[in-house]
Amino acid sequence: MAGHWADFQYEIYLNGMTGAVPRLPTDLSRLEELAEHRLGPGPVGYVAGSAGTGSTADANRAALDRRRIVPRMLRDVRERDLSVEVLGRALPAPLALAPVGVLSIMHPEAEPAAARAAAAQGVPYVLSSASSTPMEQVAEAMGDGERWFQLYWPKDREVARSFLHRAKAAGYSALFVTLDTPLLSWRPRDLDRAYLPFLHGVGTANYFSDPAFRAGLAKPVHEDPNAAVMHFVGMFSDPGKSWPDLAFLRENWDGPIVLKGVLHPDDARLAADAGMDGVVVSNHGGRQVAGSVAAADALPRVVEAAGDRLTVLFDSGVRTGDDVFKALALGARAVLLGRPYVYGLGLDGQAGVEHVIRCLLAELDLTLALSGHASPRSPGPADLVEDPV
Ligand SMILES: Cc1cc2nc3c(=O)[nH]c(=O)nc-3n(C[C@H](O)[C@H](O)[C@H](O)COP(=O)(O)O)c2cc1C
Ligand SMILES: O=C(O)C(=O)c1ccccc1
Repeated sequence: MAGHWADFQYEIYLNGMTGAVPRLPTDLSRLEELAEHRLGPGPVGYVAGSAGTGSTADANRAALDRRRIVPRMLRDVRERDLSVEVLGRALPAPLALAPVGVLSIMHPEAEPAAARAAAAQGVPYVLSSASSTPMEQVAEAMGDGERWFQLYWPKDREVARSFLHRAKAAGYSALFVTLDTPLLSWRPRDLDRAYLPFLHGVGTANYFSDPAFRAGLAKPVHEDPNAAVMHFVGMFSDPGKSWPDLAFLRENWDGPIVLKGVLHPDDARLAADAGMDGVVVSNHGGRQVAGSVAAADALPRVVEAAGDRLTVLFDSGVRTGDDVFKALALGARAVLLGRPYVYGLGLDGQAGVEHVIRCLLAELDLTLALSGHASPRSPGPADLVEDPV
């Protein structure tokens, strides 16, 4: 291997010899406050917010913080390799960018800038259905970067089929089907400000550019944008779906399918029985079920239920390299990163997202090395202890 992700550490110090310091903090947990300061409370409030009182988002952090790494010594960690195989692809590190919709509220370059950053660092980008830019344009921005498509399963079959067809044609190799958002949750922070970006048309680009979606409109989008938005609201999700419906996706998508938002081990078993390839153990960053189990606490039981039938990925609450280490030790193959890269985007566009990826992976590389591990597949449950509660 040419170098280590940890080399970013000395790159920063060496740049410092000319007086330069990083444009953004290297402690990624500080980005939210900085973003709020620089971008204002509106958009950042939407991103930072979660369901109910925010207790699930807090629990996500607590469940990671409560677990502590027990480092091992003298294990020759000179030659480290952070690459892992995920869904049949060799990734340079156990990381992908999570699907986050409506990114134009954070930065005018929105999803294409985040996607370019991911591609530049070799990290997969999961594009949201609720993107502010059509999926074809994001694909073009990424060149040969690895791209995965997140599906909010549209109520109309023809729109669903059209999305799958377009995603395949644009080179998205895996499908992430988000199950935890058949309805938007009760989000007091947004309710109190009566702020929902997609009612202003933000995050509708994939829909408004879709021939099957447009076929359901009485007038073209530009002639009656409000009607188009209301059509989107009715189309965007479908609380009527159940497990047998997955057969439709299996028939219409010939690549890997990952179910995002699985927390119960029985749901992992159902996913495997339905011929799915993986699950993301996630509570949507605490944005959906207030009071739900913390994602890290749900992970071990899902890993056990999945056995070798499913690839298990993880998100919700990851802020640092040691968080990634802990998720790997609990059995995740790789993690998705949410809010931190969104703040990086808001603060410094593509460069901000690259900064976030490089900081996180440098810290992960160092955490692995300093704990006696040369590979992300090496840590296991025995490398963690839990703080007494
Ligand atoms: C502003 C925002 C928008 C999101 N939009 C989507 C989305 O369109 N599709 C989806 O599957 N998940 C969406 N998520 C959830 C993320 O994919 C991910 O599960 C979550 O952010 C992980 O938690 P973290 O932010 O604590 O890392 C969104 C999250 C945020 C913060
Ligand atoms: O806000 C979210 O968590 C989310 O998933 C979403 C849903 C619809 C449009 C944009 C984002």
